[in-house]
Amino acid sequence: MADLDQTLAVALKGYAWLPDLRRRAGGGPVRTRVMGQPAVGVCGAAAARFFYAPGNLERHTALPGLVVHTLFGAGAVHTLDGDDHLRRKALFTSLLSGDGIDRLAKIAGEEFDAAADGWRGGPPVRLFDESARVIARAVSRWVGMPLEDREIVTLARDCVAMVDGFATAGPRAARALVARRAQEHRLSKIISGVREKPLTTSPLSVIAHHSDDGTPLDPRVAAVELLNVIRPAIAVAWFVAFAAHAMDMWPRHQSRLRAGDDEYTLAFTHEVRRFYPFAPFLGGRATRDLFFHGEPIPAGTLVLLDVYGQNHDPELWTDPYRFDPDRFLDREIGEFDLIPQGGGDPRTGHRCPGEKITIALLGTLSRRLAALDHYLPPQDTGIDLSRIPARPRDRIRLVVPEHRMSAPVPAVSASRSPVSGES
Ligand code: HEM
Repeated sequence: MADLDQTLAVALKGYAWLPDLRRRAGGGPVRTRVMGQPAVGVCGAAAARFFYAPGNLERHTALPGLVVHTLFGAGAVHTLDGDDHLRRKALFTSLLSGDGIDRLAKIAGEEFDAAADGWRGGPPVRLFDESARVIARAVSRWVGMPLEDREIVTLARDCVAMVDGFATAGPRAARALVARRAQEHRLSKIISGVREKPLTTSPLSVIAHHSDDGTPLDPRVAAVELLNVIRPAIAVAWFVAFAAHAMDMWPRHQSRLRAGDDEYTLAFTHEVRRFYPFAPFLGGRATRDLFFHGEPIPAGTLVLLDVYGQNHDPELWTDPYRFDPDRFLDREIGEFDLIPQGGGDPRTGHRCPGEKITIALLGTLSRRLAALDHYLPPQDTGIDLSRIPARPRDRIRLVVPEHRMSAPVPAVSASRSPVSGES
């Protein structure tokens, strides 16, 4: 079966496809074919180490066109290899570290409070959509590009569309392509304008003035990279909806978040990112003949790292299908263990440079939500694992009654959330 092309099976089975294939093959590396090409699926900390070892795999020939043209954008850092990648990556690692993270989390907390005031005493709102707008407001203020309300609504809608449409051809992909074209066009004009002015410390100005090799980036590529900060920040709305799902399923987590314990909040964010589905697997192409666990991997083979499978691997996580933030209290997280946002060192490899921002935003908004008096009216909170990216079916409808929140809730500090691989 695994020798037949599996592209349709991926579309039908979603997150379960690669874990099922590996299970049927006995658990080790599994040979398969996707998009008409030979591929090997791997999983586990050793596999992640192999996947991220310098020189083993390249990305620019491995990424499907649909993913590039919906999710990342042409010329994005995700599509670069070697020195080109290192030079571009330095832009992200410097922008997405330090005090800026706490500032963004604080702004997001303020925007959540302002939005929640408007929900009080009103009809049900959809938390997923509202969180996307809250983060869109926060991140556009943070990058130095404050927008009017209707522009925020469009930015949030377009960024959600780009993420929602990356994995399946059809209407969702079409919406993603249209959204990307519109935002790249709009942002490249803003970039050209900002270039006329002197460099400042705002992320918008730093990206507009960035050059890999002495020449500024093409304004369209600079717009792509600006979107590579704004869009994934807005995508944290997926995790906020999952956090609400967890609090609804197991209300004791809501009380523990309300108590405001930083260690517990951090553990909760790790568990949301581990437990719930987002990136199904990652792909790279072997640059030379390789071996993994005795399995020959000829040059040119696609190597698929099973992200969802690894985040539920019983060898790494006791009782992996139990939502249990306590597993992260007092646990050292290895560089290649918890990989919802990739593994290894984000400065040198392709690991997500936005992990600390994700943790800070998710922690801040989860605590705000836990402290907000609200309830979920009857709805379908089911999560369909054949849909990539998955989300609760009704996008978490919630009602906020008339009375006010008891006390202001602090933002979650990034300095309390070290990510493995960064010093
Ligand atoms: C919803 C939360 C997020 C998830 C699930 C996520 C997931 C990922 C994954 C799986 C990768 C690819 C790793 C690889 O190819 O090896 C990645 C890369 C990347 N992420 Fe994130 N991410 C998130 C949030 C963020 C945030 C908040 C930012 C920035 C503000 C960000 C910026 C990036 C960039 C620029 C890359 C490309 C890195 C490279 O190719 O070197 N991400 N992310």
